[in-house]
This record gives sequence, structure tokens and C-alpha cells, in this order.
Amino acid sequence: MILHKFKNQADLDRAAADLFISVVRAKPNAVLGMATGGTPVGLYKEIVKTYQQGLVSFKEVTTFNLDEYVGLPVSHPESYRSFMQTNLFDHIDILAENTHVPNGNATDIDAEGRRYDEAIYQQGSVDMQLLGIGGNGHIGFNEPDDELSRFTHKVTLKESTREANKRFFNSIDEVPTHAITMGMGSILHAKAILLVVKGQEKAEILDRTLNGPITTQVPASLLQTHPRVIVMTDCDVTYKVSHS
Ligand SMILES: N[C@@H]1[C@@H](O)[C@H](O)[C@@H](COP(=O)(O)O)O[C@@H]1O
Repeated sequence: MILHKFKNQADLDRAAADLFISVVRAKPNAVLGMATGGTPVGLYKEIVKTYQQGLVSFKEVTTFNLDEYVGLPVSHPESYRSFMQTNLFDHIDILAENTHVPNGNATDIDAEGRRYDEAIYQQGSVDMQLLGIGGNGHIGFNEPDDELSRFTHKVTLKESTREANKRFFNSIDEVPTHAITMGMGSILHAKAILLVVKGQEKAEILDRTLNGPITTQVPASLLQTHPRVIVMTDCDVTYKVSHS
């Protein structure tokens, strides 16, 4: 892993946006893995700014989002499809048919998971996967557990995750109880991964991600096994590169 620390979130957002933009400039038909939550909002704003300056085009880009709530109408402002439209897709020249978000309203969620993985694998692999991290170490919606799933699948959200996400809803009762998420295998299949972690309250889970044992109880710790992970953060953490 490579750890980049930033003094403020504005610099972090710009650097993260620049990394994604550099991928698209090098490969105009790049496949990008997208994330939702509070963390990527600023970096999506920076990408939109650069697009509006005419410095990058997304006409040939394909995107795959990590996850979606189960049972929330797509038109709900907090569906991850709505989030992506509002924060990014509506403001750039990406083709609608090239943007993929799992369908959380599919009648057969298992079949939807298989369809989603096949769509990713048809593209070869994701060139650059963006990740945030949950307070409990989840990535996508892969929650801590004794076992983790390889493929896109349905998950029951932990109460701590629903609590963390209730700030986007009127009350906890409105936060869905289930989601569909890319599995750990689909995520780790990406050629490169950018993990963005903001806020000192996530310093401890980031430390466990970087330096702790590789464990399914901290799904993000599996990133230690991937050869090309860049971490951008404003947290006060260190990356221990040896046992000493
Ligand atoms: N499923 C998403 C994750 O993809 C996200 O990285 C994480 C952290 O969210 P935030 O950036 O709002 O802290 O939780 C959400 O529930």
C-alpha cells in the first residue's frame, strides 16, 4: 500500500480527483469503480470542475458502483443511483448506458448479483476502484463477519451501519435493512484501488486496515493483499512497513 497524508480535505479531494482523471486521460475507455457516502462527494465535485473546464471527457468511460440499498426506490434521493446522478453523472458527458449500479429492487437479488458480476467481468476488470470505509471497517457493504463473500450478494446491514447512515434519512426507521454489494473478490479484482478515508474518527479503523491482522472482522484489512492500493487520508496514521 502507498499512504498519502493530507493536511486538509480540499487538497485530498483534488489529489483523488486528479488520480481518477489521470486514469481516464491515459485510457479514455477506462472502467472506473465508484463509491457513495459522504467521503467521495468532494472529489466528485473536483472531477466535475475539471470536466467543465474541458480538460477531460468521460464519453467512453464505463462505471460500476459498489452497492445499492435493497428495496429503496431508485427515485428516492438517497438511493445510490440518485446519489451518483446528483453528484457526478448528471454533470459530465458519461453515457447513461455505461453507468452501472446494482438493482436493489430486482425480484431475484441473487440473479441480479450474478448479472452484475458478469457485466464487470465482460469488461475485463475495473481499472481504478474508489473505496471509502465504514466505521466498522466495511468496504462497499461487506460487513465484518466470520466469512466474507466473493461475489455480488445481498447483505443484512449492521445496526451500526444503519445508525451511521441515518444522517441521510429522516429517521433510522427509513434506513433500509438490506443492501446488495459487490463482494470482496469483485473488489479485489480491480487493477488498482484508491481508498479515501476522511476524519480523525476513522483513524483507528484505518490503522487496523493498514497495520492490523488480515481478518474478515475488518473487511478493509484484506486490501493488504492487493498489490496496488493507494490510501489518501487526512487522518493522523502511519503505515508500518516492517515488524520493528
Ligand atoms: N456503503 C457505503 C460505503 O461504500 C462507504 O464507504 C461507507 C462510509 O461512508 P461515509 O463516507 O459516509 O463515511 O459507508 C457506506 O454505507
